[in-house]
Amino acid sequence: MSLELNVDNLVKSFGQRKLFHVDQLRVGEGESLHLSGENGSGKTTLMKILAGLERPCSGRVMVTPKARRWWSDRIHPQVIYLHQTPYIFSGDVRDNVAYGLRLRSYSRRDVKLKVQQALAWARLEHLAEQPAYALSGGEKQRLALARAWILAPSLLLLDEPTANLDQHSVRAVSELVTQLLDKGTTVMVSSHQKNAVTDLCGRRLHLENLALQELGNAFSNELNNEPELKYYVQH
Ligand SMILES: Nc1ncnc2c1ncn2[C@@H]1O[C@H](COP(=O)(O)OP(=O)(O)OP(=O)(O)O)[C@@H](O)[C@H]1O
Repeated sequence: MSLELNVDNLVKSFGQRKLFHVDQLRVGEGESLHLSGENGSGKTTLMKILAGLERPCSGRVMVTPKARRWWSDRIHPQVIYLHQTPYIFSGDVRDNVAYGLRLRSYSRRDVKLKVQQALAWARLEHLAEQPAYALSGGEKQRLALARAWILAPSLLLLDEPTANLDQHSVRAVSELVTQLLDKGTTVMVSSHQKNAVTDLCGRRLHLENLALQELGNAFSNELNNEPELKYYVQH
Protein backbone atom coordinates (compact mmCIF):
# COMPACT_ATOMS: atom_id res chain seq x y z
CA MET A 1 0.00 0.00 0.00
CA SER A 2 1.33 3.49 -0.78
CA LEU A 3 1.22 6.04 2.02
CA GLU A 4 1.64 9.76 2.29
CA LEU A 5 2.86 11.48 5.41
CA ASN A 6 1.89 15.10 6.07
CA VAL A 7 3.15 17.00 9.08
CA ASP A 8 2.04 20.53 9.96
CA ASN A 9 3.02 22.86 12.78
CA LEU A 10 4.34 20.15 15.01
CA VAL A 11 5.70 21.27 18.37
CA LYS A 12 7.30 19.06 20.98
CA SER A 13 8.39 20.23 24.40
CA PHE A 14 9.27 18.44 27.58
CA GLY A 15 8.00 20.63 30.40
CA GLN A 16 9.26 24.16 29.81
CA ARG A 17 11.93 22.96 27.41
CA LYS A 18 11.03 23.22 23.75
CA LEU A 19 12.62 20.45 21.72
CA PHE A 20 11.59 21.33 18.16
CA HIS A 21 9.05 22.82 15.82
CA VAL A 22 8.37 21.27 12.42
CA ASP A 23 6.56 23.79 10.29
CA GLN A 24 5.79 21.42 7.43
CA LEU A 25 6.99 18.06 6.16
CA ARG A 26 5.60 16.14 3.20
CA VAL A 27 6.78 12.62 2.46
CA GLY A 28 5.50 10.61 -0.48
CA GLU A 29 5.60 6.99 -1.54
CA GLY A 30 9.01 5.36 -1.96
CA GLU A 31 11.05 8.30 -0.69
CA SER A 32 14.21 7.85 1.35
CA LEU A 33 15.20 10.40 3.98
CA HIS A 34 18.19 10.83 6.22
CA LEU A 35 17.33 12.60 9.48
CA SER A 36 20.46 14.03 11.09
CA GLY A 37 21.09 16.18 14.14
CA GLU A 38 23.33 16.35 17.17
CA ASN A 39 22.81 14.04 20.11
CA GLY A 40 19.73 15.23 21.98
CA SER A 41 18.35 17.31 19.08
CA GLY A 42 15.18 15.20 19.02
CA LYS A 43 15.61 12.65 16.20
CA THR A 44 14.21 9.73 18.21
CA THR A 45 11.37 11.84 19.58
CA LEU A 46 10.40 13.06 16.10
CA MET A 47 10.43 9.54 14.66
CA LYS A 48 8.32 8.23 17.55
CA ILE A 49 5.81 11.03 16.96
CA LEU A 50 5.66 10.15 13.24
CA ALA A 51 5.07 6.51 14.22
CA GLY A 52 2.29 7.52 16.63
CA LEU A 53 4.22 6.21 19.62
CA GLU A 54 4.57 9.61 21.26
CA ARG A 55 2.23 12.59 21.33
CA PRO A 56 3.28 16.03 20.09
CA CYS A 57 2.31 19.07 22.20
CA SER A 58 0.54 20.55 19.20
CA GLY A 59 0.35 20.13 15.46
CA ARG A 60 -0.79 17.46 13.10
CA VAL A 61 0.63 14.22 11.72
CA MET A 62 -1.53 12.74 8.98
CA VAL A 63 -0.91 9.38 7.38
CA THR A 64 -3.10 8.80 4.33
CA PRO A 65 -4.91 6.67 3.48
CA LYS A 66 -6.06 6.01 7.04
CA ALA A 67 -5.95 2.48 8.35
CA ARG A 68 -9.25 0.69 8.66
CA ARG A 69 -10.20 -1.13 11.84
CA TRP A 70 -6.92 -0.89 13.73
CA TRP A 71 -6.48 -1.04 17.51
CA SER A 72 -5.22 2.53 17.84
CA ASP A 73 -6.17 5.73 16.03
CA ARG A 74 -2.66 7.09 16.32
CA ILE A 75 -0.74 4.01 15.22
CA HIS A 76 -0.90 3.01 11.58
CA PRO A 77 -0.21 -0.68 10.88
CA GLN A 78 1.89 0.23 7.82
CA VAL A 79 4.15 2.65 9.72
CA ILE A 80 6.87 0.90 11.69
CA TYR A 81 9.50 2.38 13.97
CA LEU A 82 12.65 0.42 14.82
CA HIS A 83 14.51 1.54 17.92
CA GLN A 84 18.29 1.88 17.77
CA THR A 85 18.62 -0.91 20.34
CA PRO A 86 16.38 -3.58 18.84
CA TYR A 87 13.75 -4.92 21.21
CA ILE A 88 14.38 -8.59 21.82
CA PHE A 89 11.63 -10.77 23.22
CA SER A 90 12.15 -14.01 25.08
CA GLY A 91 12.37 -17.12 22.94
CA ASP A 92 14.36 -17.97 19.87
CA VAL A 93 14.98 -15.99 16.71
CA ARG A 94 12.02 -17.62 14.95
CA ASP A 95 9.63 -16.61 17.78
CA ASN A 96 10.98 -13.07 17.63
CA VAL A 97 10.38 -12.78 13.90
CA ALA A 98 6.84 -14.14 14.33
CA TYR A 99 6.12 -11.67 17.16
CA GLY A 100 4.95 -8.86 14.87
CA LEU A 101 2.30 -11.06 13.33
CA ARG A 102 0.46 -11.64 16.61
CA LEU A 103 -1.97 -8.76 16.00
CA ARG A 104 -2.70 -9.82 12.43
CA SER A 105 -5.09 -12.56 11.59
CA TYR A 106 -2.99 -15.11 9.74
CA SER A 107 -3.41 -18.85 9.86
CA ARG A 108 -0.71 -20.89 11.57
CA ARG A 109 0.44 -22.16 8.19
CA ASP A 110 0.78 -18.63 6.79
CA VAL A 111 2.69 -17.46 9.87
CA LYS A 112 5.13 -20.35 9.46
CA LEU A 113 5.64 -19.57 5.78
CA LYS A 114 6.09 -15.83 6.30
CA VAL A 115 8.54 -16.34 9.15
CA GLN A 116 10.59 -18.69 6.98
CA GLN A 117 10.65 -16.13 4.17
CA ALA A 118 11.66 -13.35 6.57
CA LEU A 119 14.46 -15.46 8.06
CA ALA A 120 15.75 -16.21 4.56
CA TRP A 121 15.48 -12.53 3.55
CA ALA A 122 17.57 -11.39 6.52
CA ARG A 123 19.96 -14.38 6.21
CA LEU A 124 19.09 -15.59 9.69
CA GLU A 125 17.91 -19.10 8.82
CA HIS A 126 20.96 -20.74 10.39
CA LEU A 127 20.21 -18.91 13.67
CA ALA A 128 16.46 -19.61 13.75
CA GLU A 129 16.59 -21.84 16.84
CA GLN A 130 19.11 -19.70 18.77
CA PRO A 131 17.95 -17.67 21.77
CA ALA A 132 17.49 -14.18 20.35
CA TYR A 133 19.23 -12.45 23.27
CA ALA A 134 22.48 -14.21 22.30
CA LEU A 135 22.70 -12.64 18.83
CA SER A 136 25.43 -10.15 17.96
CA GLY A 137 24.57 -6.47 17.47
CA GLY A 138 24.50 -6.83 13.67
CA GLU A 139 22.36 -9.97 13.85
CA LYS A 140 19.92 -8.21 16.20
CA GLN A 141 19.54 -5.38 13.68
CA ARG A 142 18.83 -7.92 10.94
CA LEU A 143 16.31 -9.62 13.24
CA ALA A 144 14.58 -6.27 13.81
CA LEU A 145 14.50 -5.65 10.05
CA ALA A 146 13.10 -9.15 9.44
CA ARG A 147 10.39 -8.47 12.04
CA ALA A 148 9.53 -5.26 10.17
CA TRP A 149 9.80 -6.80 6.67
CA ILE A 150 7.26 -9.49 7.56
CA LEU A 151 4.69 -6.74 8.19
CA ALA A 152 5.28 -5.20 4.74
CA PRO A 153 5.57 -1.62 6.01
CA SER A 154 4.86 1.32 3.73
CA LEU A 155 6.87 3.66 5.95
CA LEU A 156 9.82 2.37 7.94
CA LEU A 157 11.49 4.62 10.51
CA LEU A 158 14.98 3.36 11.34
CA ASP A 159 16.50 4.97 14.42
CA GLU A 160 20.33 4.83 14.24
CA PRO A 161 20.27 1.39 12.60
CA THR A 162 24.05 1.23 12.30
CA ALA A 163 25.06 2.50 15.75
CA ASN A 164 27.86 0.28 17.10
CA LEU A 165 27.97 -1.95 14.01
CA ASP A 166 31.16 -2.92 12.20
CA GLN A 167 31.58 -2.24 8.47
CA HIS A 168 30.46 -5.74 7.50
CA SER A 169 27.21 -5.41 9.47
CA VAL A 170 26.61 -1.88 8.16
CA ARG A 171 26.87 -3.29 4.62
CA ALA A 172 24.45 -6.10 5.49
CA VAL A 173 21.91 -3.62 6.91
CA SER A 174 22.37 -1.36 3.90
CA GLU A 175 21.66 -4.28 1.51
CA LEU A 176 18.41 -5.04 3.34
CA VAL A 177 17.38 -1.37 3.30
CA THR A 178 18.16 -1.25 -0.44
CA GLN A 179 15.79 -4.17 -1.00
CA LEU A 180 13.06 -2.44 1.00
CA LEU A 181 13.52 0.73 -1.06
CA ASP A 182 13.39 -1.31 -4.28
CA LYS A 183 10.02 -2.66 -3.15
CA GLY A 184 8.72 0.91 -2.78
CA THR A 185 8.91 1.20 1.01
CA THR A 186 9.43 4.76 2.23
CA VAL A 187 12.40 4.78 4.60
CA MET A 188 13.55 7.42 7.07
CA VAL A 189 16.93 6.79 8.71
CA SER A 190 18.19 8.76 11.68
CA SER A 191 21.92 9.02 12.17
CA HIS A 192 24.24 11.81 13.20
CA GLN A 193 26.89 10.43 10.80
CA LYS A 194 26.98 9.63 7.12
CA ASN A 195 27.31 5.93 6.38
CA ALA A 196 26.38 3.30 3.79
CA VAL A 197 22.73 3.37 4.89
CA THR A 198 22.31 7.16 4.94
CA ASP A 199 24.05 7.28 1.54
CA LEU A 200 21.00 5.48 0.12
CA CYS A 201 18.79 8.42 1.03
CA GLY A 202 17.62 10.96 -1.53
CA ARG A 203 16.48 13.63 0.96
CA ARG A 204 18.33 15.16 3.89
CA LEU A 205 16.51 16.47 6.96
CA HIS A 206 18.43 18.12 9.77
CA LEU A 207 17.31 19.02 13.29
CA GLU A 208 19.11 22.05 14.63
CA ASN A 209 18.29 25.14 16.67
CA LEU A 210 14.90 23.70 17.64
CA ALA A 211 13.79 23.35 14.02
CA LEU A 212 13.77 20.91 11.14
CA GLN A 213 15.51 22.02 7.99
CA GLU A 214 15.77 20.30 4.64
CA LEU A 215 19.19 20.31 3.07
CA GLY A 216 19.99 20.18 -0.64
CA ASN A 217 20.41 16.65 -1.85
CA ALA A 218 23.89 16.88 -3.34
CA PHE A 219 25.45 13.60 -2.25
CA SER A 220 28.46 15.42 -0.90
CA ASN A 221 29.82 15.91 2.54
CA GLU A 222 27.23 18.54 3.33
CA LEU A 223 26.89 17.54 6.96
CA ASN A 224 30.51 18.47 7.54
CA ASN A 225 30.45 21.55 5.31
CA GLU A 226 28.08 24.46 4.97
CA PRO A 227 24.70 22.99 4.04
CA GLU A 228 22.79 24.26 1.04
CA LEU A 229 19.53 25.36 2.62
CA LYS A 230 16.27 24.54 0.85
CA TYR A 231 14.07 25.95 3.57
CA TYR A 232 14.50 26.79 7.17
CA VAL A 233 11.91 27.30 9.82
CA GLN A 234 12.56 28.49 13.33
CA HIS A 235 10.15 29.47 16.07
N1 LIG B 1 10.18 11.48 28.14
C1 LIG B 1 11.06 12.47 28.20
N2 LIG B 1 11.02 13.37 29.19
C2 LIG B 1 11.88 14.41 29.25
N3 LIG B 1 12.86 14.62 28.34
C3 LIG B 1 12.95 13.74 27.33
C4 LIG B 1 12.07 12.62 27.19
N4 LIG B 1 12.40 11.94 26.07
C5 LIG B 1 13.46 12.58 25.52
N5 LIG B 1 13.79 13.66 26.29
C6 LIG B 1 14.86 14.60 26.01
O1 LIG B 1 14.68 15.15 24.72
C7 LIG B 1 15.94 15.34 24.08
C8 LIG B 1 15.92 14.69 22.73
O2 LIG B 1 15.95 13.28 22.88
P1 LIG B 1 16.01 12.33 21.62
O3 LIG B 1 16.28 10.95 22.15
O4 LIG B 1 14.81 12.53 20.81
O5 LIG B 1 17.28 12.90 20.87
P2 LIG B 1 18.17 12.27 19.70
O6 LIG B 1 18.44 13.36 18.71
O7 LIG B 1 17.53 11.03 19.19
O8 LIG B 1 19.50 11.91 20.50
P3 LIG B 1 20.63 10.79 20.21
O9 LIG B 1 21.33 11.18 18.93
O10 LIG B 1 21.53 10.94 21.40
O11 LIG B 1 19.95 9.45 20.16
C9 LIG B 1 16.99 14.79 25.04
O12 LIG B 1 17.60 15.85 25.73
C10 LIG B 1 16.20 13.90 25.96
O13 LIG B 1 16.78 13.85 27.23
